[in-house]
Amino acid sequence: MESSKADVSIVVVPFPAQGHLNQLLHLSIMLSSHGLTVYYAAPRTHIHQARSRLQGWPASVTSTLHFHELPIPPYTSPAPNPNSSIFFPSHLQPLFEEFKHVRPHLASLLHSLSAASHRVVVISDFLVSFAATEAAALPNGEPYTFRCTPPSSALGWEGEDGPAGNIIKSFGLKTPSKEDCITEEFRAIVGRSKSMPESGLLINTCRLIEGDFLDLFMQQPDLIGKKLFAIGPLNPTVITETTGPRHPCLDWLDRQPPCSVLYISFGSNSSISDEQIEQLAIGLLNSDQRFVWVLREADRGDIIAEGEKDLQNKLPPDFIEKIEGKGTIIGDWAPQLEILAHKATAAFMSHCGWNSCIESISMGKPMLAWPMHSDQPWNAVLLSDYLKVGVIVRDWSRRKEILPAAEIEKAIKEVMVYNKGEEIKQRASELGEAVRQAVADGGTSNTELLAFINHITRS
Ligand SMILES: O=c1ccn([C@@H]2O[C@H](COP(=O)(O)OP(=O)(O)O[C@H]3O[C@H](CO)[C@@H](O)[C@H](O)[C@H]3O)[C@@H](O)[C@H]2O)c(=O)[nH]1
Repeated sequence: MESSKADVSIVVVPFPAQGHLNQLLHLSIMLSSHGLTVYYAAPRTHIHQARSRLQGWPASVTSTLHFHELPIPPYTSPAPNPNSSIFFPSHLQPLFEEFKHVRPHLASLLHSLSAASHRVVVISDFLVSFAATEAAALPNGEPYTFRCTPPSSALGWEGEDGPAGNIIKSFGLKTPSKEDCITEEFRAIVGRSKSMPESGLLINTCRLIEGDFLDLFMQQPDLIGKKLFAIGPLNPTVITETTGPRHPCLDWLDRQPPCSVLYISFGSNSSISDEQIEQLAIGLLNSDQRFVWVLREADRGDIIAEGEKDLQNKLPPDFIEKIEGKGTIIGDWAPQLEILAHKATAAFMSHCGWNSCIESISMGKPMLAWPMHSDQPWNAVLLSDYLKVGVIVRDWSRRKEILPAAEIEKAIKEVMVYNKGEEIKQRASELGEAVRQAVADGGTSNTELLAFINHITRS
């Protein structure tokens, strides 16, 4: 029997980086739309960041959420280094280090809710282990961990000798090296998240995408017996255009033929060198395809203080004149979900952050994979060789090289022009349709979300 939803308070605690903030905001909206009381707890800057960049939902959708500010000490917010020896955004580390100091403020929120609620459900990012510890210490607290990255990435690194060895062998997957994926400092944060006191896990994936891997994932010693809810994609799959001024790139897309434009973006926190920008620009020109390219500086730790930084000055001379009518450059925050959902968009060249992957999959668009760090090298393999909805532009083994324009041009034509591209587009379109059904009434992800809600509102 259900206890009243009003007796349960849910506190959602994201990790303070865009790829994490947005997934947990989507989840908060979904839970709140089911009549649950949801607190989204984060530093003020990051609440602003998540809200101001929310896409795909009607504007009124956050009105029932409680945004709870967690004070954080001052931290430095340096510029990214596009010439760093690895692509991981280590310029965000000062923020990540200071973030642990929000803990007492979170504990205070949890204690006040604990006294007033039948149950306090804490859904915290996998990287915010202290939130789970605080939740477990409450007499009526229930911690759940939210995974922002695909479970297969946790297994895939182990290669043929690891838990997913049979899948890796049968698909002939070339598992990437772990080297250069994250920094030692960040590894320490990940390390704190082992063996969390969690009652269960919520994952932004879908059984259609990673079903083969999910059971294996839950057989890991620290997860045995825990509940798993595969509830993704969490991004809206039917897009309500953002209210307010329409981004000009959408008007530009309206004027392009159906399925003719390549969208290029490397997420919120990755940087490429000036030399690589030049080669990409030449490759794009020579491919003779229509395109939308997001060319902005990677997020800093405090986006309110630092604002958006356009990188158009890095483009070769005359580039803007040469692409007249054929391409457009976005120097600020792009409406990615709306771009991917647009009928003129044919494919997505991406660094393969998990949001970009699952957003592209849910809009039925194939990907050109150019992984930079973290889970991305694995995600590129998953897309191209397992799901077969993409091609790899820059193999992870060549991460130290500047990819020449000719190779970029070849990869673009493979998807946008040649026959192989038609097969990939067809598969991406079919997977998109299936995934959209998974989040609709009766679909697997929707059923697992309802099962989670029933579970946390049990008497
Ligand atoms: O101009 C832009 C740039 C990005 N986005 C959105 O920003 C998010 C970016 O997320 P993602 O594609 O996952 O890239 P990162 O920002 O790099 O994400 C980090 O977080 C992810 C989830 O943990 C990891 O999978 C990545 O490896 C890690 O780099 C997506 O929702 C995009 O739609 C925009 O809307 N407009």
